[in-house]
Amino acid sequence: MQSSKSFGRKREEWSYTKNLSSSDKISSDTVLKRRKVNKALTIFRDLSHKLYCEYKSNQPVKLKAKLRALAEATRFMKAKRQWENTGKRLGHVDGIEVGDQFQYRAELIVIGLHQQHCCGIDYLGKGENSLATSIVVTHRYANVMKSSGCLLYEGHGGNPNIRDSVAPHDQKLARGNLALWNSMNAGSPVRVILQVSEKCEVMEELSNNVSYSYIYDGLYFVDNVTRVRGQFGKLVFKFVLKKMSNQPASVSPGDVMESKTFVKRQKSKGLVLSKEVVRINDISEGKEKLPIRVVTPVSYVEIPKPFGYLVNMTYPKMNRSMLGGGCNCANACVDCLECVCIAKNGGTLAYDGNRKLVSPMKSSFIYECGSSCLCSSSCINRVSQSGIHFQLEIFKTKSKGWGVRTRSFIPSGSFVCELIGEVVHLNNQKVGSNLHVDDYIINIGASGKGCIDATRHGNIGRFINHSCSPNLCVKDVMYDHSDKSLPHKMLFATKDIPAGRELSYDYNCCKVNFKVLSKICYCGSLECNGQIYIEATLKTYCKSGMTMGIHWKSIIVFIPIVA
Ligand SMILES: C[S@@+](CC[C@H](N)C(=O)[O-])C[C@H]1O[C@@H](n2cnc3c(N)ncnc32)[C@H](O)[C@@H]1O
Repeated sequence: MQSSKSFGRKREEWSYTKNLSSSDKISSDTVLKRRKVNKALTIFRDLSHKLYCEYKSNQPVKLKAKLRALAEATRFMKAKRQWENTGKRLGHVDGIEVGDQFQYRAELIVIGLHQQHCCGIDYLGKGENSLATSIVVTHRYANVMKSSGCLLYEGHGGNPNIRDSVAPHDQKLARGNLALWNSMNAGSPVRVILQVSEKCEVMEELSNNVSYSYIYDGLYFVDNVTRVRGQFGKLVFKFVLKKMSNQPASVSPGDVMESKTFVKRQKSKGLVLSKEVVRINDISEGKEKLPIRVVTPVSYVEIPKPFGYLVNMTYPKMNRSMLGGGCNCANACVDCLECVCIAKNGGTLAYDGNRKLVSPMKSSFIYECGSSCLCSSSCINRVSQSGIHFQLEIFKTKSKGWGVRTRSFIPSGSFVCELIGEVVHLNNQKVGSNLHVDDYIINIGASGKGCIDATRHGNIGRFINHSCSPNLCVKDVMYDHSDKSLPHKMLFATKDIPAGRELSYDYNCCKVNFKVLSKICYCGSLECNGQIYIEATLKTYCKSGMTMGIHWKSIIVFIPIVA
């Protein structure tokens, strides 16, 4: 089974433009088309986010502001001719692959995957000559995935769950239903898009605390249809769609585990969903506020190597100067002139009223209020120190070992987690001591004074992979001591992150004064540099100016060390 992926290029599609063979040419066209689709999505997401920020200040119902922003962004891009794949088509849509996941239904329109705002069935042509192009499988109808690649899809209409519907009535063989019927007779392919729902704790703007995303599941054909009494006692069409044999495997059930369509109905039918299974219920063993589970495909029985779970950094014995001179604010730190902590942030709060990072910030460090402050623990300037608030899970990636993904939507600017481990001073170790390749060490600051070693003890941050097009950034935060060479490394979302998406940051963002090892990067993004540098991975310290050769899994890397 193929797991759903964030929208980005697959590694295999990488193609250099020099000396292109015909297969290389196809590959480079694919990359170009994918890039165009990606660009349209980026424009759409940026624009709708900006509009939403504008609208929500005047609109008390945040969901309405969101829907208006999405509709406006769609319209604006159409007027500017920024949609991709305009015009209805049957079959494959350029630049989109099975498993691609989208955050909003409007995105499907902007990239030409499904061009109906509300209707589940999209089609081209009219009446007897119409053919279905795509369907969106939502929870509002009694749709059931009978088994992998076999879908029971209820036709369109007569359903009081749909907003504008007055009363239940028999479905008619017209419009979308007729088009699906015609597709069955013609053997014509239909694109299937699955709606995935996720309980969402922080997404205040969505009704019922549920957010949805959409996963493209490939081309199906309509195998047969029956007309039966539906859940409201009226006649409905039941189309059986089967995945075409040349299509990639369906999305991982791990990604649709929370979907009402997939869970409730499958459970009631006693069908097993467990292509992915939960191996550990809470790797933090109760230390985090929310359990962090470990999920693997059924065929993969290993779990991460044991390590001690930490929720706070551990420091070597040394005199860490404690943060003195905290603020005297009575309750919350809102007065930028009075609060000394805000003054350290350049006179403005680092976070907005929704506890999201304000960017750009005036100061390179974020000074949060701490133990020496008089303000309350709910102060707006104590965001990242309060721990993980999103449901995260560790899963097995295809080519990067373990990775971390979110189980709920994470709005841009939100704090996600800290990179926690043991602070070590590599320069205290003898030159020439054990040459040790270590995946779990990151450099803390430009001084090279300390590193966070999460090999033996750490938190979920140790499983977050690198991406050249990441969705998290690392910020240096101070709140419990004043040693600027050892700031806390806090990860914040740089974009809206839909449920099910892998989390990543740029490993090169932590300023380093030596880079010792490179590995092939499998991040799969369009901007991929092809390599990642694993910093300070040696439990050996090198004097500045030295050049070091490391033999590692038959790769010899010589990288000059910059003082
Ligand atoms: C901090 S660990 C991340 C968790 C790790 N994947 C695991 O299985 O525990 C860093 C290591 O993950 C792998 N890794 C992270 N990002 C990668 C990427 N984009 N491409 C290839 N390997 C990656 C590399 O082996 C790297 O040394």
